[in-house]
Amino acid sequence: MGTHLVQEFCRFCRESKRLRQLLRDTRRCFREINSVRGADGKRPCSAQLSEQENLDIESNINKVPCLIVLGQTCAAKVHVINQIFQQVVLPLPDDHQVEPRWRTVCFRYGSTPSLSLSLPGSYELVNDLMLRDDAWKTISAQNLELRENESDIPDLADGTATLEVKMRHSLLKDGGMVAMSPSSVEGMCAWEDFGRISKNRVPVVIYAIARNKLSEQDLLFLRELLEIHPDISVFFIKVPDVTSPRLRGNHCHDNGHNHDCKSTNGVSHGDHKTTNIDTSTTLNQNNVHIIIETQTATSDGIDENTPQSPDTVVTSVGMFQQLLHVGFLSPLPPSRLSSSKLAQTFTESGGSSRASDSELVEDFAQFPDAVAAFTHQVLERHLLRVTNLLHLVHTRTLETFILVAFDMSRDMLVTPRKLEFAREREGELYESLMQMALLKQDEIQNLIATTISGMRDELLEKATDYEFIGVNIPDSGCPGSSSDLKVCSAEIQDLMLGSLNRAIAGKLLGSVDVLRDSYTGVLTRCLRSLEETDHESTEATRTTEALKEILNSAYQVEITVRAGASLARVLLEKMKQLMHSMPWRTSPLINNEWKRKVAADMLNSLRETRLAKSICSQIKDHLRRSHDAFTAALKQLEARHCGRLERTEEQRLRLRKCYAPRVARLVLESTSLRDSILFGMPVLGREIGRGQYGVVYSCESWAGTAPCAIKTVVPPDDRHWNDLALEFYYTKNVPEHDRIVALRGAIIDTTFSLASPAVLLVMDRLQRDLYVAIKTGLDWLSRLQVAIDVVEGIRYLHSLGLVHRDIKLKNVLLDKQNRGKITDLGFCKPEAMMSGSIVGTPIHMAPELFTKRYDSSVDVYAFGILFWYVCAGHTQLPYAFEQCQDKEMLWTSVKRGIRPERLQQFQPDCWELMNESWDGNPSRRPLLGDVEVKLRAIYRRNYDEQGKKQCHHSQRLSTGPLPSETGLSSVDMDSI
Ligand SMILES: Nc1ncnc2c1ncn2[C@@H]1O[C@H](COP(=O)(O)OP(=O)(O)OP(=O)(O)O)[C@@H](O)[C@H]1O
Repeated sequence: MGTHLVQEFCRFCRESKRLRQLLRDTRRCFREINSVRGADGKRPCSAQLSEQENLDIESNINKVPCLIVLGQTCAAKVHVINQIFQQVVLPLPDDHQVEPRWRTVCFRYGSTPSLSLSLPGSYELVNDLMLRDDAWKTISAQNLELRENESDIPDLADGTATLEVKMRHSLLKDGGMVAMSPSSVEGMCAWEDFGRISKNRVPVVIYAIARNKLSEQDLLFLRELLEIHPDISVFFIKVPDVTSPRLRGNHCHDNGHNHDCKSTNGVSHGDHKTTNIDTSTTLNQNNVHIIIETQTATSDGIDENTPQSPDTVVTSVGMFQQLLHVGFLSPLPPSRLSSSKLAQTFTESGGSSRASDSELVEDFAQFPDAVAAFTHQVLERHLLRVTNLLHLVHTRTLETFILVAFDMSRDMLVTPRKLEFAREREGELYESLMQMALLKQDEIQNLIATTISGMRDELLEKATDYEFIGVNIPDSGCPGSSSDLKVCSAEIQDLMLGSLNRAIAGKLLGSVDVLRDSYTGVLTRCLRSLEETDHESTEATRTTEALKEILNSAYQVEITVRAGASLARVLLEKMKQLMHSMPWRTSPLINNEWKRKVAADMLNSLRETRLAKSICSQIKDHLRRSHDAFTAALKQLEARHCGRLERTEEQRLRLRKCYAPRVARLVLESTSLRDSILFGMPVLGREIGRGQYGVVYSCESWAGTAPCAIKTVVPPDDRHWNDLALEFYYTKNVPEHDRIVALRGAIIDTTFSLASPAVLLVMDRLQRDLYVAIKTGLDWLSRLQVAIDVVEGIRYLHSLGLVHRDIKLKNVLLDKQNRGKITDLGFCKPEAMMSGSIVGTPIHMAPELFTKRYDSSVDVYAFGILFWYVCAGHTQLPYAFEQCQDKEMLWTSVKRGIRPERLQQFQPDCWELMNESWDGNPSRRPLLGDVEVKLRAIYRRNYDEQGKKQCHHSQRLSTGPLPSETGLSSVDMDSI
């Protein structure tokens, strides 16, 4: 067992080391990304761990494993400790009737064995030097015992002191530790030192059960343990009664330095006899499955064929129930989960620890294997937790980067269009308002005339009833002075103008208000969004302000007030003339008649044409000024956006080509670490294919997938590494789909080649690729079905915003039913992350790929070429392509419009479909949804025709075929 545990501890240390390295790489990468500043002094993107993540990772990444043995009795714990070390390091207590009082014991690594007593906090008690000098193989009981309290005064120092044991054992290397709890004292349940010992360690807790039942004291202890450490898992092991004189002799053979240990029930290592374990599953009252191992030991110590007392079963069930009640065991069978299940649970829980995975093992013979497996599980879960924390940081950062890149792409695409839109709309608005100002003159004139005539009686009435405010007129009606007369006239004027102004303004507004929302709403929103991204624009330079001014020119009350003011001016002049021309100018009586007369004369003398002209020219002046201000503001805004977009493009390139791939590599590394912890290395089988970038091997199974294919890629340098990592990320995140070959995982294999580590991409294994299938004579209908499958697959990728960029025969794999799936999403990228790289396989590459500006329609082009092969039914190059001596010549021809030739067997709609698909103008290529519909129609027609032919053929067969017709069916079936 020692070796098993040592292996687990070593593995843990190895993986922890990788994790620490990954954390260092993460920090370095983030530091470098954060140190970059844009021209504006700002960080283009930031990558960081949150405070909580930092804390979580820091506090977990340096932990070392530690086995902590708790138990009902000293003897049981000693037995477990000796089994763990495979040597008798601790003596069995002398008298099993009286439970000895032993202190905490901690075993650590030391090149020379030594003993010491120390207090919590590492203060060594030096008053008992005997302990250190004592040469020992088995530590004497004297050193373990808590001193009897002679004076009735508790010796606290002695009571809490720990026996520190240093010894040379592989388990204790690299900081590993084994600890044994002190004897439980009546009334004191919790073991305070548990927290101290397990601090900065990953505790693997074993509880040695010596009796058939847990006492109240035991249950209290366990309850408290669970309360303080709710995530804890405990391995409960039933230890045989080692203090029984009958078994005592067999406890452990001390054979010198390396003591061999044999468990008392006969389970052995090396040459020891084995126990036959009869495992039976019993159902208790609660329908809970528990496993009860009944022993029929064949070794010394337990009589052969000892009948199992029914009490044993009852006890097991009782113990199970007790632990179930405390909360350690769950009603489900022990959760030694399969790797894939563990991965699933782990991912679902977001990496947090799961509910208790404690176990109860009744048969001590199972201890070595079971405790090693339990240790594996506890340590693995800890590693996974930390790995997942890091992985989440990596993926979150990468996702943010991709989203930022998307936003940047959209910004660069949309901003110039928005500016153009704003310019055009404002131009239209300005023109139409100017036009309206011209046209409106007559309208306004009419408006004024109708308003005046319509309101005439009302206004005169109002004037008659008017009570002066600024002057006191005696009942006789004689004004005190000429200035009183002026004030009276002015008040009547104001009354008239005020009422007219409001009425005219109201009508003007009403006539043009309809335009406001429908015409200007979109424009205002567009300008506002442009200004939101432009942090330099101030209130004064805002285009929205300028636009508001334009709109005010025509609609706002401000204008009408101003128009009113000018109207007032005009009217004032009018009144002056009026006053001079009045016959009763010298001393009129200011009575109702006078008021009515003044108002009537004023209304009569108002010239609508002049008023209307004045209002319109005001509107036009205002419009012109506002339009100029708008154009200037828009120009400034455009200039600022231009500079900003240049910086954005730089940042986007840096994001796409540098930051995202670097973070993707971290994602790949944490994924690989997680997968290798969970599933181990895949075992490579025979070679099944070779591509430009690596060899593909078969693999029986990995991570619950069987069979798999493993593509090995050895990236030559950092750039390739990072790019591959980014591609892996996209591919891995494509949700499962029937028409896409699933990528199951990626493992970095540092032992693959001497030169550089390899990435092993694990995917589902299929039967063959479409190239081989066509070459070996796949029939026409199956080929058509595969073409439909390919279109479905591409459509799915496009729906996720991904472009495949390498659709070709060899990247379509066929399953047992000859259904197609797209693979090799190596060049697959979201459009926002494409940097215009020229990628793909020469004959399938659309001409616009060379302009470096292309979109998802390159996949439609590639499908067109693939469909040519599907319809041709062979894999020879099209004649036109065959004539090209190299790929440059091929591309020149393709750019000139040269395409594969029409073959005799092509059905007209198939030929039409390929021609549409490989159109040189991407915007004329069909939508894949339409392609699929057409392909399905072609398939249906061919299927029906084939059915008819077969029917006809079988009818002929029944009557005997004509000699000339035999053998034609396969050619016939294959003809297109
Ligand atoms: N999942 C798989 N199942 C079965 N065979 C596969 C699988 N993946 C690849 N192959 C086989 O391995 C061959 C090589 O695949 P690989 O993806 O490395 O290269 P390729 O697609 O042919 O070319 P390139 O390297 O240019 O992409 C394929 O042609 C196919 O026959």
